[in-house]
Amino acid sequence: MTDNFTETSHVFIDWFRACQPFLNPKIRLADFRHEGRGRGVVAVQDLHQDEELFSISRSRILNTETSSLAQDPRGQELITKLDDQWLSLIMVMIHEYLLGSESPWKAYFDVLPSTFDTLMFWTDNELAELQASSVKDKIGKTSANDLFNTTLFPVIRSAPDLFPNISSLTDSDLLALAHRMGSIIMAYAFDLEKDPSALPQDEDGYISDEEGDSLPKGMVPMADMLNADAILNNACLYYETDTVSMRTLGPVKAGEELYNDYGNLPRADLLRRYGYLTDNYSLYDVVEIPTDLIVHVVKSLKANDDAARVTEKYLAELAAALDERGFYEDSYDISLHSHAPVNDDDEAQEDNPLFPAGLQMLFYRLLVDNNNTITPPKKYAKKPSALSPAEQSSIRQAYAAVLRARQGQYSTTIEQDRRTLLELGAQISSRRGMAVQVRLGEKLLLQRALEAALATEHAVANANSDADGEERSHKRRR
Ligand SMILES: C[S@@+](CC[C@H](N)C(=O)[O-])C[C@H]1O[C@@H](n2cnc3c(N)ncnc32)[C@H](O)[C@@H]1O
Repeated sequence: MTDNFTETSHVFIDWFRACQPFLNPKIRLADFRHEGRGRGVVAVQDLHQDEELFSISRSRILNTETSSLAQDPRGQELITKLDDQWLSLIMVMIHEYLLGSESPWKAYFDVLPSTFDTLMFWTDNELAELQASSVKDKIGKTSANDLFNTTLFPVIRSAPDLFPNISSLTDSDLLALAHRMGSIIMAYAFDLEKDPSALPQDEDGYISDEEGDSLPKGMVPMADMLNADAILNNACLYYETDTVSMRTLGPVKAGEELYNDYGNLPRADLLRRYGYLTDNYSLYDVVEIPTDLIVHVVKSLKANDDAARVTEKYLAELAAALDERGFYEDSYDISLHSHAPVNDDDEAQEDNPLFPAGLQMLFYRLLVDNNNTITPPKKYAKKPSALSPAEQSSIRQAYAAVLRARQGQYSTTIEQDRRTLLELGAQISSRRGMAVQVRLGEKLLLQRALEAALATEHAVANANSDADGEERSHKRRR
């Protein structure tokens, strides 16, 4: 017996074959619900490197240009009025969804999800399991709701004839629909690169990258049926003139799953945007250290007179001075790579830095540069090798104090989290299990950073005491 899941998959495949240029017969849509991955795409025969898996006409990508709403001058007016690509895409998706079987994308909508594990849908208790992870501040549900209520819904409701049955939807129905479409866009939409042949070229024939231009988003049927993995990634979407084409990155054996990649996302962001995580993304984990916390801890380490000099005015000037060099952040990321030089040319990373460049600048200005002056000088902070041993040590100790303070914001220890994960067993991919993995990953980064700072501090202290001992015995010998 086929359930609705299998049936909608079949209808979707038939629809895709009928309206898209190419679907490789060596692949199929598979049911990975038993492994918590919904639908996915697998090879049924061996595939060679750079083999085309399927292609999609640009005109059949669902976006604000292809939707039937954009073909109606009044619909186009609504899109222009919104003047926001995310809200406009939500609006055209609501339009297509409400068209039901009248929409050319009906079979596609039927394989898109209606429930999500993204953070937007977690309860307060579930979110509390993330403890002090900064990802909780990035969910943006309240601001999205405000935007929907004040901007999107009035525009949609102003043209009821373009949105079938809209008048029967209450505001909360419409809000649920907007959340659903917004969440689908977040987890399924692609940034649509332009036709490479239409991009402007410089005099040497190189394509100029339009830096700063954010790419329009679009829903690319079938391309979004691939699951993703940072390490198992074996397929990639290529943008061509009239089509976009999914191709293998290397040979793929029959029976293997085809994986896209979502980029260098920390697991916290994977959870926020896609509602899942795997260990393979842990190499991109970060823990954020808020600048406010750094200032608070550094002030608490200073003598009263010195602390009093760190005024709001001083901090505003310091922020502006650091910002001028691109070193100011509201919070600084610590990652697995934070303690290695980023690249050899990076001035601030020279000399095996104490820790990431921006952070180093901030500590330097707060601790060392601030001793005799109210206004921070607009000069570049010294390189680590140019700081005196005492200055280096005071920066390291303050950094360690900040890391400990950040650790203290999490209510359980690394050992407790490890035990919880063991106890969860097969439930490790539940919302609670995913939250524990995120917070544990962040704690491990803090621990690692603290160990690195303390190890340097001890090594320097030992080297100094060896040198003192040498000096004393030298004196005795004399
Ligand atoms: C672009 S869709 C991929 C197709 C999706 N599995 C489906 O059934 O519609 C992205 C969603 O698939 C799921 N997903 C993708 N990669 C995954 C993976 N490696 N493990 C578990 N779930 C994954 C997540 O729910 C994510 O939000």
